[in-house]
Amino acid sequence: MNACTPAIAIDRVQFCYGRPGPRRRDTLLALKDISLSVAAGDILCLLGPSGCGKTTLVNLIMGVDVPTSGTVRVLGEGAPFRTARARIGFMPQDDALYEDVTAEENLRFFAALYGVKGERLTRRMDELFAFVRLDEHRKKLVHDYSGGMKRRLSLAVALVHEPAVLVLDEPTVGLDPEHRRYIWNHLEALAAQGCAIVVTTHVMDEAERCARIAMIREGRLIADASPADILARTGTNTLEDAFLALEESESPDTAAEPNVSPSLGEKEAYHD
Ligand SMILES: Nc1ncnc2c1ncn2[C@@H]1O[C@H](COP(=O)(O)OP(=O)(O)OP(=O)(O)O)[C@@H](O)[C@H]1O
Repeated sequence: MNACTPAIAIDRVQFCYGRPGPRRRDTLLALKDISLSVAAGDILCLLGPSGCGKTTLVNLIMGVDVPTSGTVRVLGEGAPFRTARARIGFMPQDDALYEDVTAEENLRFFAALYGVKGERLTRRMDELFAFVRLDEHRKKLVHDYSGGMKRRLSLAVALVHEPAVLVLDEPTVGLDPEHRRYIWNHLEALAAQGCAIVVTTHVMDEAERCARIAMIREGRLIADASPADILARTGTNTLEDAFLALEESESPDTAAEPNVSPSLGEKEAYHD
């Protein structure tokens, strides 16, 4: 991967659940002609209502699924990202933790999967438990953790191997406002160090913190720009209103070409 290659490059991706066949109702085109790129140091927020396709896109970035058409490349590599996978940190929507062991044992287990050991492991454990503010709860069973504590431990797991790409699916669900703010601040610091970050959310307020938002509606990209640009271009004051305005302009009744999506690297790709 050379310096100009984006950390994540998604080009004209479609994804269909189910097998295409005569019974069209057995299939669902969940992603429609999506093109996006994320450079090292970028934080991209995938924003859209429940069911719009955010997790489906995350699954493609993680190599869990492969696109029906189009390409996804991570750190210069095509799916299934055999080499790049070790440099991606992932926080799934549902915490994937072992409940019947301690937080420390969880972190140690996931660290081992990435070959983090010895002094580096001790350092990472200390850093991460301090960062997610669980230091005094390291020896507790995860079973006895609250939902917010599990979210924070999941974030520590995603970061244990100091990934170059971080993919976070609804990372702040269940967190109180103070922890939410604290974690966002840390994500910004990680990006400043060169990490490429993708975060999904359906909370419009949170998306405002991102330098760049990809708004998705029914599997289609309807905007890929900064919050300020999106507000300016739609003449609205809130992202929620902007989303509604873009949704309106994209609806089949009003949009001339509803299927057109931004091409790779295009910054202001939504329709006027
Ligand atoms: N395994 C699956 N099989 C068939 N359809 C699926 C599957 N997973 C998701 N879908 C459908 O694909 C569409 C996109 O779902 P997806 O989970 O990507 O949305 P989302 O934006 O992540 O939603 P949420 O914010 O609720 O997590 C939805 O219509 C959903 O019902």
